[in-house]
Amino acid sequence: MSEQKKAWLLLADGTLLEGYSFGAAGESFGEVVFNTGMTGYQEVLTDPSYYGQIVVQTYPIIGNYGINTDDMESQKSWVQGYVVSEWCKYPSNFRVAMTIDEFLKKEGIVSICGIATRTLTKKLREAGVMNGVVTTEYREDRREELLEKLRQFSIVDAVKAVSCTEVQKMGAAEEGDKAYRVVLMDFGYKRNILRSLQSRGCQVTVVPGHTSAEDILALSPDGIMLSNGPGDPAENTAIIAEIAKLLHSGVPVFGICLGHQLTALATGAKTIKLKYGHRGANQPVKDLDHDRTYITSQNHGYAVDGGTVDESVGYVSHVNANDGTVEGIRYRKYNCFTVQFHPEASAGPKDTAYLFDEFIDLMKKGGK
Ligand SMILES: NC(=O)CC[C@H](N)C(=O)O
Repeated sequence: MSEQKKAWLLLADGTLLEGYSFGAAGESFGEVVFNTGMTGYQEVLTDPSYYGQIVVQTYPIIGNYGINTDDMESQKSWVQGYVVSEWCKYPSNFRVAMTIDEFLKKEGIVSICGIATRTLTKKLREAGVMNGVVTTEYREDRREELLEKLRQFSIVDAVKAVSCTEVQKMGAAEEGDKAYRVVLMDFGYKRNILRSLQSRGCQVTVVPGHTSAEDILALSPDGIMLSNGPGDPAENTAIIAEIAKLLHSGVPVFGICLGHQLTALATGAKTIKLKYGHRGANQPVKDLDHDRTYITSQNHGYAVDGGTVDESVGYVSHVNANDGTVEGIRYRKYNCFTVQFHPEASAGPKDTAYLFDEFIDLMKKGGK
């Protein structure tokens, strides 16, 4: 076997794990989080919500079906680092454009393999997510310097880092006079949110996350879609203030993940950081209105604190069946509903895609 270059993962609690380098060589700091999906690594790598994070995959072999051009959820990878047990050198898929190693090299993602990712995940579940560094340049005499940098690291201005800067008119899959005009606020949107709207005949205009309510309403939208996105929701004070104005306008609003959290903050509720979050493709969510449970795709580290939702404003409509945390809110006072999970799937089950149809119904009722 040819000599493989070594790499290390050092955690903020001092744990040092040794493995082998793949993807890019170098050094990268981030918040270490784990994803439990058995498939969908390309969607994970290209989901902007992972900005600032080093992703650990619990599934033991990653890259079996390679990387293709169709499954990109954005134009590039946003992860700070990537940790796997084993990666697959000989992918099998008729769509393969490159191996995962080639992709990670091209994207400059410092990655490590040969790690006991399930043991690492148990540690993160017990201690909570923490900062870490993936490096091909570890030496014992650098340990203190690296630990100091890990104490300093935090994810800030995350939405600004991933959002587009120009308004983009995307049109609909099929243009017709019934097409609803939707403004998609880009906090780091996944492409399947856009596709899910376009395939239902919506004409979508994507606007930067920091666009004012006034500019959005000037586009006379039938509905406003608030996207997913990275970072601590509470840091987005300016965006939260604009969302409050949008809610008061009466235009139907549908929020996903960060969009859900920002809406809750705009209506006076609070968000909390979860110990280790929900990232994967099999999170059970109970729809309390219909007494039904769905298996959902998720990627979040924060959640709305259910106790802070004002009952006169809205109510918790969905909860996570594993830990009881808030997964959805229906607003009484506004033309709005939001979910913490991902109805657009990509990766994961499409069972909750019907929520996009509910958004269309809301726009229908909205007067068009
Ligand atoms: N996917 C998302 O929108 C994530 C929202 C937020 N950044 C969180 O981690 O909770």
